[in-house]
Amino acid sequence: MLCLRNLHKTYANGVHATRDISLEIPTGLFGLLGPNGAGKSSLMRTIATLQRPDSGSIHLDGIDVLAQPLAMRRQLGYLPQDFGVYPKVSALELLNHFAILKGITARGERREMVEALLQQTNLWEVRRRAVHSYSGGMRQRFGIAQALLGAPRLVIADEPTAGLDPDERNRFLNLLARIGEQVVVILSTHIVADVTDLCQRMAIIAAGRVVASGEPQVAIAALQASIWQRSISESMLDDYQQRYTVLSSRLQGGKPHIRVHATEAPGDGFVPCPPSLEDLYFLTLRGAR
Ligand SMILES: Nc1ncnc2c1ncn2[C@@H]1O[C@H](COP(=O)(O)OP(=O)(O)OP(=O)(O)O)[C@@H](O)[C@H]1O
Repeated sequence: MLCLRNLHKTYANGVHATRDISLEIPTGLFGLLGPNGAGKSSLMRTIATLQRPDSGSIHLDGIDVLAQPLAMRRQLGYLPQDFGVYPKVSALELLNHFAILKGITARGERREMVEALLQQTNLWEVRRRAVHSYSGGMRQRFGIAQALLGAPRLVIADEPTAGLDPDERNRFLNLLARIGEQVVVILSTHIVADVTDLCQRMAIIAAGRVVASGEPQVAIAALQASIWQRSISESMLDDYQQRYTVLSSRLQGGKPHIRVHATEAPGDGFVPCPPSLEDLYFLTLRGAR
């Protein structure tokens, strides 16, 4: 269990990146949702001991993370948003190198671990290819392989599916789901569907604050019978936005469809529709403005 209590972080330029964030994150996949600039990466970096909060506490099981950052780093696998430049060496060599950096010095143990991770991330067949020649999806899977070195108890993945094609995205998410059976995995993302499909728990953050948290399916069920949709003409959008709580507007077959939140049937051509986590996301962000 990862426990965050009252985390505050203000950068030197005065930006309040996290404001009083408290969360309890058990084993399993935890989705962290929020718009650009909400503070997701700041929170991840703080948990990963790459920066200190101004106040608050972080505990991973028995570890007081702020007091014992090295103990935390031994338990942590981190896949940052931008993994950086890949040298022209093979995945096998690079992973072996990372394993040495992680302190896995016993040769036999290291070889076993590196080979098992290349198998687990489906990179075994291409292990001798240079990582810089990998596709985006393969690189992300390599990123997870390096994050899993040393059998961490906490894995942090910062927007890992950005830019992946649907096939690679599925493959990557299935891999994360399998990892989440054993350890705490925090998945930061803009992609709401990733959280709906995969995460047992989630939090939405906006302007540095937690504005919603809990189990996605419970949160979605709470919106039952309050989401309505209809098609409109483009020119009517402003008018509908004045009159209704419009959550989203999207083209379907070239025609704008809007989804609104209303606890009573709005009439006016609206039909009821099943709620989604995206509805909750937009509703929560409206409330947080
Ligand atoms: N090192 C820094 N110094 C100053 N301000 C920063 C720094 N890092 C982030 N910020 C600011 O803090 C706020 C939160 O940024 P952060 O990157 O944590 O958000 P995010 O939710 O991860 O966004 P994105 O989804 O775009 O990556 C933003 O206003 C950002 O400009």
